[in-house]
Amino acid sequence: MLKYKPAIIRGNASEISALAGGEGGSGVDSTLDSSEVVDTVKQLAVRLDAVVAVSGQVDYLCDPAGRATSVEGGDARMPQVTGTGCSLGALSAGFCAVTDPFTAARAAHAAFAAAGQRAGARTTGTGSFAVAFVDELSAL
Ligand SMILES: Nc1ncnc2c1ncn2[C@@H]1O[C@H](COP(=O)(O)OP(=O)(O)OP(=O)(O)O)[C@@H](O)[C@H]1O
Ligand SMILES: Cc1ncsc1CCO
Repeated sequence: MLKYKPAIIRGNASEISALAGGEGGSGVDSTLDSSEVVDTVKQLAVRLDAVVAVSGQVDYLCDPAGRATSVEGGDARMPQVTGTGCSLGALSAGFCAVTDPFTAARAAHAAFAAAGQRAGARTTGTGSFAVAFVDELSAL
């Protein structure tokens, strides 16, 4: 996939670690915390000449020029909802159509953090959270 020079590469901590040659996770789930791969995110952004973003309780994003930011928010149930990470990638790609990759990735992560936080504040279970999250995302 790298030969197509992706503008943004995103993953959970284990996926980012595996991309850099380190340990992977358990299926699509991460066994690492995003804070453990911050240096890896920075190094990959330079090596792959792409924006690299890792998701977790705190998201960390870097671009090849050394710009870096973190995004907090969301809800602890987000990693329990299958497809959250994939849809975060889709939103990042969509935003790339209208702005630069770093701004696009940051905006997508911020939107997920806000929608997750709002959905989390008004639901108790995982199923109702998943539905509320999509509702909040579409209402932003
Ligand atoms: N503990 C958490 N607290 C708050 N938000 C979280 C937490 N874990 C993940 N998120 C958020 O969930 C979204 C998806 O990140 P996650 O790391 O779960 O992706 P993923 O593991 O690739 O997902 P997928 O289930 O699609 O494979 C991001 O917006 C991230 O900020
Ligand atoms: C592609 C895919 N298949 C099962 S989980 C998963 C990741 C969704 O983000």
